[in-house]
Amino acid sequence: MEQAVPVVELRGITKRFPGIVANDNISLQLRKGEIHALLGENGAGKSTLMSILFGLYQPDEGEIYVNGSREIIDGPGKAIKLGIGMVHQHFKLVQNFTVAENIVLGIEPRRGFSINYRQAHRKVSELSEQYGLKVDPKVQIQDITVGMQQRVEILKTLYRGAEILIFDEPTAVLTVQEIHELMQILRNLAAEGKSIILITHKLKEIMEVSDRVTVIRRGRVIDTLTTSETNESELAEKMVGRRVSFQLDKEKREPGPTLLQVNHLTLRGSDKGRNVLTDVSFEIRAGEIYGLAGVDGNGQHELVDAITGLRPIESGSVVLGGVDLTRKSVRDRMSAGVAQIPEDRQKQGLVLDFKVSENMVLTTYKDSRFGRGGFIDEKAINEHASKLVGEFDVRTAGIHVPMRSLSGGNQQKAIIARELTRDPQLLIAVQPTRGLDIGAIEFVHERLLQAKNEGKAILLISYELDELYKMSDRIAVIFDGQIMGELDSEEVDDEKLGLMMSGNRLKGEGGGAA
Ligand SMILES: Nc1ncnc2c1ncn2[C@@H]1O[C@H](COP(=O)(O)OP(=O)(O)OP(=O)(O)O)[C@@H](O)[C@H]1O
Repeated sequence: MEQAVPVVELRGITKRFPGIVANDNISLQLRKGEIHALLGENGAGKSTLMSILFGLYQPDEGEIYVNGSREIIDGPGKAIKLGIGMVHQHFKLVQNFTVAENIVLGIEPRRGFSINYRQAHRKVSELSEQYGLKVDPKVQIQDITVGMQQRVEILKTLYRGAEILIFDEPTAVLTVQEIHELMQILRNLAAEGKSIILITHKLKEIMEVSDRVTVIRRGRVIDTLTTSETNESELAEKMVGRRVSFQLDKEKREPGPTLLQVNHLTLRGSDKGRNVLTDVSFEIRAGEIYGLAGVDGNGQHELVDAITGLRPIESGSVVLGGVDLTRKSVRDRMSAGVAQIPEDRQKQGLVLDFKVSENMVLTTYKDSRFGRGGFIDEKAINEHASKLVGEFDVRTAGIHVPMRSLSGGNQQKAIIARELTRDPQLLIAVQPTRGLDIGAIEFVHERLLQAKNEGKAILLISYELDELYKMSDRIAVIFDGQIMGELDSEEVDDEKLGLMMSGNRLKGEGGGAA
């Protein structure tokens, strides 16, 4: 049978950056109406390849064909003209504009000199309906959820006539329910004839929604497989080049004395109206991982800020190893042994324009081992940075390149390396494996367990229930700034957690029933 011409064909694409070949002779075909997953380790070269297809980078070698004709894609404008749309991980929307205004921005339909918003609304509604996106064109971006904002980004590409849609890790920012809905949207798009490239680290999503999957490792294509003819283990093995164990040896051992005590913590919201945290109390013992489940936005961020000192505590207290931290500064708390793997690494954990080496000592540069009396021992810093890069397998062209040049997953590995090796008493890990490939996830999980076995207290905040089950000794649920209950990892199940996550208290914890 004769194969139809692929909508996109990449032939022998090579892209070099100083010290690294990000794409090494990559060839890939995207068929019309298919969902083609792109799987690869952190730093394998996926984003680079998609940036080339979207015209953000020029390849050093290779050719791109769109619907059979050779194209030079010298910028996003050209890509859009060719019907290629990209849904980025970090949205580019104007917060105080409406959905429709954002979608038509730059190509507004006009009547005379004025913008024809009626027409814009109508077209946005039609597109939203056609693909089952359920977006209201009249609401403002700042009033809608992250999941909805992502749909606005999808609509933006469709409004510009995209036939080929690139999704760069679209589920990393979504809740479980939103992921489910996005999968359906992807299916709808494909059913309507759109062709989709989906970058994701989540094997379950690939198995659920894709037609084919291309695996890349260290810049090269390893294989392109038909999804229905493969499985998660085979994909994992192809991706990292070795067998990956999905099991962890979580030793059952008696935890030590209480390290962290959070007592009756109450925090007011910024508008001074409602509480963002109400009477939150819990303890974490040495050698214990305390998991905190909950839908994003129920007080998790405020709780972390209150423990690390970024937000003043109005009532209640935070005590670590017997020392009251409630009125102490952020830096004093760090010295007292509080470490954090923050959720938004680009804003909180790293300075992207600083070198890798400088980022590796961002929270420890005042230590005497890195210099004394204003003198900075660069050699010691470089040695430390090189050691961490090696030990944690941070893929970088060197320790003197800016952090910005590392792939997202490798930036995350860098923070984890830095914070874990600070030897803290308390480690707060917020979504520590977000954006990491499965090999790296396995590694981070092992290191967290190691930290636990060394007697540290770990607060693990995650939206991935599987991760919480796998890692935690106890799991609590936060809802609307309150702890709904706490369960031993043995007694926990989806149903109990689900009920608590939607605002029901555990029996015996006061209030409603679960
Ligand atoms: N602008 C740049 N300058 C220098 N090096 C770069 C640049 N962009 C990417 N790289 C390097 O190219 C390699 C591939 O990076 P890329 O972002 O494509 O990986 P990725 O597969 O998308 O990774 P992740 O899953 O972690 O997002 C990495 O080693 C990265 O450090």
